[in-house]
Amino acid sequence: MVLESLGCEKYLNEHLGSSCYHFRWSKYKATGLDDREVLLSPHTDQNFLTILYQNGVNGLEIQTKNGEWNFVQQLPNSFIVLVGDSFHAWSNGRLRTQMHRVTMSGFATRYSIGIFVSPKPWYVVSAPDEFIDEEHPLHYRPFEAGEYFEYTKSTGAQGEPRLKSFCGI
Ligand SMILES: O=C(O)CCC(=O)C(=O)O
Ligand SMILES: [Fe+2]
Repeated sequence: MVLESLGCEKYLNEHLGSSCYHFRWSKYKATGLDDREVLLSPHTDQNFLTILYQNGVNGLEIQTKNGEWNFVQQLPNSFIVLVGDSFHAWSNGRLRTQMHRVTMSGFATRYSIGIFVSPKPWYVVSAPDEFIDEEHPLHYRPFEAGEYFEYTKSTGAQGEPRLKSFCGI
């Protein structure tokens, strides 16, 4: 669907063949506090896409461009989809990687399940020609996903600044 919205369905097979999928089930214990506490620090995911489902207890927050944190209100029978750094780089910045965190308060425990779609380590993340023109020059040099994943361990930066310091042009 995302590739379709970019008019790039032709890359679907390439992505399917070069992606791996991790499943994570997370439990965020009720804090019993009135004030919200940060249980998962602000970060961007390094991967292509993260697909999340939660048990009706809000907690995931996305940072807006002006730095505010907004709760993600999950609609019934829907999934939350987050764009990761690799997809941001592949789309030459058209898809925005999203800074997010989890905060909790009160007495309800939150459960989330996530499917993390990541490029295989050998996959070279390289923006296709469709995304590059005079108005949109290439932002990131092509890179091997595995090298970027290693790099993320050595820096506290997240998202666009992390990509820029790794492979920015
Ligand atoms: O549990 C959530 O809603 C978010 C989890 C998350 O951001 C992550 O595991 O990277
Ligand atoms: Fe995340």
